[in-house]
Amino acid sequence: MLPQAIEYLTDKLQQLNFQSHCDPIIQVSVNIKAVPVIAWLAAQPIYPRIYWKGRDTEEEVAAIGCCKDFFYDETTDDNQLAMEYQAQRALTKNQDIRYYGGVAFDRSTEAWPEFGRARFVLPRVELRRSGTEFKLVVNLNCDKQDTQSERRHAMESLGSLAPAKPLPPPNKVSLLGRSDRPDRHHWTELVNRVTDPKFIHETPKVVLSRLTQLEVNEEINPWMLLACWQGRNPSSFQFGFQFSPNRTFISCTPERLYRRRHRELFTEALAGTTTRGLNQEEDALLATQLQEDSKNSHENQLVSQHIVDVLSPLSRYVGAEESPKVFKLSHIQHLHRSIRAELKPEVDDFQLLLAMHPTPAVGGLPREAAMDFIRQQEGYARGWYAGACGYFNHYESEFAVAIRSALIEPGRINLFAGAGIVSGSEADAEWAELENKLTTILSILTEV
Ligand SMILES: C=C(O[C@@H]1C=C(C(=O)O)C=C[C@H]1O)C(=O)O
Ligand SMILES: [Mg+2]
Repeated sequence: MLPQAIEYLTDKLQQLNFQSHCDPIIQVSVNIKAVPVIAWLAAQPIYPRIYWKGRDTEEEVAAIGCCKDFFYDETTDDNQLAMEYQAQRALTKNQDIRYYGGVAFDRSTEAWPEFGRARFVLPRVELRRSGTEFKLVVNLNCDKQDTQSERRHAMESLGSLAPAKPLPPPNKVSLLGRSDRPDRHHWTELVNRVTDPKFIHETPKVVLSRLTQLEVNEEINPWMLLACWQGRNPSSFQFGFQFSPNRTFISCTPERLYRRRHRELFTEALAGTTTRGLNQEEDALLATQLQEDSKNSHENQLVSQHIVDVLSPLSRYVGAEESPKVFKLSHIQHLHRSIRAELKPEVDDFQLLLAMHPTPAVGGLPREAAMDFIRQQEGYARGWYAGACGYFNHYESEFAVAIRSALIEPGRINLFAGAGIVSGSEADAEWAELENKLTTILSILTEV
């Protein structure tokens, strides 16, 4: 089926009359038979390779190559970002044209190479699944002077597509070493500093995090890892960004930053954590204790209130669930409050990202004071961990918070975990919470 689809698209491109199109971006697509999306992506020879699966949609996308690439390194400021965003947004109202990418946790610190402070891509080719329907999509940029070479590039990309290959089996890796930054001693010091009454009075929440580096001998296929992670937590977002062969960022996160459909916005406060029980009774008991626990309720309440506060000036209506529900994952459970808003007509995704990201679920409160503490004390650069990843287009957009994530490099797996430190937090319990947040990915990598 795929070779015919590629042939069909190639013919279409050949016949394309650029002059007759008024939109500066042309998208051509064809329906195809079912394809295993992650396995197809992992087989493609073109970079970037991007994967996106929403949390409660039946949509899945594998995207490869660039029709347009927007990369922002340390020299870029928010004004430049805003201008480029406005320019791209003005180009097309076509609801099928999507820019996929991410924004780092902190745009003012050292960025990961290739990922930068922010990077968004209009892919060259996309494989999209919506429920049981699959289609292959190709994008062309007709803004360019040289439309013939644009056509040629698109046809070359189609010509190089490879069939899906089964992913390698999930072998357990043998660890050569593990290091934590901050280490346990330093973590205790940091938690104690944040929970100091004078500090916490001014800064009621700081989400501290840890980078855990695993040294490994064998090659790890990041897409196989993501596929396994997806199997363990199917009700999370799953995504991956691989801009070059040697560095892949993957995430299986439960947390939505926001989903916008026209003027309607869905967001949430996800904060407050406990483990899963060994049986139903214990699990239900842990959930009830989580809902009744004052420290965890406070963690969630601060996030919820802050989101409502920042959305209020941008919205005609904002409402948050009064009390949190419990959101269950394979190894942990969280407190979760849904928040819905109706945006004012002029509000766009760029304003939303600036206003909302990072929320006190991953940064803290007040935002700048917490960010300063993290910048100065955490001891490593978060990069895209706890950043905002997703896609936008004119009509709708969706961003997830890039926690429960890993950066896979040759010989090394970088894992990230954070915990909200509030009044009542204890260093040992918060350290255990970090460990619990890594259980799922560690069980895929190392447990028999
Ligand atoms: C920062 C992370 O998770 C955040 C912290 C939580 C907590 O402290 O209870 C829960 C969910 C997220 O808001 C992470 O997983 O890295
Ligand atoms: Mg917590």
